Amino acid sequence: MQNQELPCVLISSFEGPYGVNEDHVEDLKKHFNLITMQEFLENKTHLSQKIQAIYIWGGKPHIDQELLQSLPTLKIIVNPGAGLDHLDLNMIASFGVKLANTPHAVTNSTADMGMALLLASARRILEGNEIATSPDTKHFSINWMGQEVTGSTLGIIGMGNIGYKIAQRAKGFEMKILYHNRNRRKVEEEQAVGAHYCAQLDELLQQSDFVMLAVSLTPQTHKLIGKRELGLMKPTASLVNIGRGQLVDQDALVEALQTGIIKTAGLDVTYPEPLPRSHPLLKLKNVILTPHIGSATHQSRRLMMENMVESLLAALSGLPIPNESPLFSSKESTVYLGVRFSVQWLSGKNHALGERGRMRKKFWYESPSLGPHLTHNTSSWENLTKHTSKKTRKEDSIRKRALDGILCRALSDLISTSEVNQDVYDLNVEFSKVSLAPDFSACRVYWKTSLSAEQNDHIETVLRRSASRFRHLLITHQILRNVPPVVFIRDKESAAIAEVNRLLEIADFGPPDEKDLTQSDPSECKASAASVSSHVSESTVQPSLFGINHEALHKQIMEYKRNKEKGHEGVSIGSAEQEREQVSMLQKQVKKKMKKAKRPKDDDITPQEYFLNRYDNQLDKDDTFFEECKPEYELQEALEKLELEDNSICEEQSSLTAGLGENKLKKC
Ligand SMILES: O=C(O)C(=O)CO
Repeated sequence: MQNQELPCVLISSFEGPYGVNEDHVEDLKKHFNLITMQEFLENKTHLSQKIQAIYIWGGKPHIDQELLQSLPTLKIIVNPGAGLDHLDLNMIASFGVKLANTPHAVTNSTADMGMALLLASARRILEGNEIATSPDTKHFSINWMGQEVTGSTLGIIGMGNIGYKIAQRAKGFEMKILYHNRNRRKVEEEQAVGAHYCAQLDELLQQSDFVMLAVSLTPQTHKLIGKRELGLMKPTASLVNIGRGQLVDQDALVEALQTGIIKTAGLDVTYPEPLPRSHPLLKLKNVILTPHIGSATHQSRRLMMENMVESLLAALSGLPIPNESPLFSSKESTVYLGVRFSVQWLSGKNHALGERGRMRKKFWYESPSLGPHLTHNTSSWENLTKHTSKKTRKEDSIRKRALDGILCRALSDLISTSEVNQDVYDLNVEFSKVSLAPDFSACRVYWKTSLSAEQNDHIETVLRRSASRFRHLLITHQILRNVPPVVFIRDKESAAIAEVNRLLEIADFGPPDEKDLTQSDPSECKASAASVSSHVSESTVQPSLFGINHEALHKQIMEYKRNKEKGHEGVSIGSAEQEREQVSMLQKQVKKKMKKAKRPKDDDITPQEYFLNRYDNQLDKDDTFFEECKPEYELQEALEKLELEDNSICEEQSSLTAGLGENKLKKC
């Protein structure tokens, strides 16, 4: 019995070759009301208004114009795997429907498959198996041989994430690695696997003992390997294809294998799939064929399903969609992307922390499950980024603060390498702080904006696109068991402060006012007057340096200073500070006493104790840990202090920035 409240998702069927994997059905049913194609066709009038998403599995349901026209409330199509060549992206875009796939879930399994075919074809594993198992075999020939893999040359065509994973594996076989890709990888990445870039495909083909196709099918890569290219390969070479059948001119390949132009081929993909039973490729001894099983491991297929569910839930809740495919035409699509990752909350199993997850006790680092939260709340981007009430339990506020620190450090580590992806690494962006929503519904990551609006837009797009990858790395690296959706927010405040500081450094304040001169040491006055006059003459040369109205700015600064002084009149700074210190000391003592009194008597370690023990243990080792793990009262105070500082910075900024001409620093 389906839950009618859940969003309706169209699937092909529950059975048959294109049916949803039976191990996944229960997980899917937790979140969606699954409607099979047959149910839809039988009750089209009613269901067409209800179906919000299509879940493709095994290439079905087939997406065409007729189907899209009959689903007016369709929001998203999710597709398993990396390749999108079977979908008409322009048509999907024209219906205003979003698309997401699962490139990261298939990376390792497909790279493994590439290596399996490479090894099997080099060492003639299938033929060997036949000899070993044939009833006619009487002896094993000493002269039956294959090609050595160790130390040979591998040419990878398509150095996306799958290609790169293959290179990592090949390095273990001490292979010399050549690669051809639309874009050259970073030198450090090349060095890490010992790969050499071949700008010319021909060069790679001529030098390689194994040619591995790990590129996606686009009009540019269609029949990339034809008669001419096969002719460039060594007669001892092997061609491995884990991309798509149509990357190769299959007739030319048959001929090359029959006539000894190349030695062997390992093909996980052909066209069509499966090949007609009379196809010559099926008769060749020097070919290993597998039925397009690059991603066919239990682990990958589960990750694919989990990624698809995550995209569906996000799309249906109006959140940024993880792994959303930009709906440009396939002409521009690029090589495979991705590294595997998992969704912990979906299955409810604790992969990251193993045994601990199965224990009854609730740990301090556990956060609420996000499944129902995402499914039932109509939360939006705005809700996730909005500041929530500060009225949280004390225990939560300590926990939140500690988690913020841990997450901030982990996220900063992540952007300093290309682990998230190359685009993120290239941004060179810095995170200024992380703030978990008090109800753990979002992990808000503030990033320091750059000076150009164009750059900021680019950074924002790349970060948003990679948000789910950040989240999954945090989970798989066991930073936290459960990380809420990561949302990236421009830290305008830090940018504004940086800009004001920068401008103050270069600003020409003009001559000091009379008051300043009378108050200072006369000798300093002379010196400063001299320097001022030299500045003045400079400023007369460039009166609107950096687009700033210096005269107006100067007036505002002086007025601000006067107001500040007026505000402090009659108050001795020293005594005010002393008073503040005394109050804060008293507060600390009271809070310490209250904390002692509240300490529970049982042996069960409390979150605070766990946290404080860790804090004590780490104290000597790691100074920064101290910052992240301040005890509650210190944290509370720090928060209050920050708020006060924030307010005064805001006031200062708004009074200063009004005069900054075209620099548009209107808000803090
Ligand atoms: O992800 C894909 O597109 C695959 O074909 C994996 O084998």
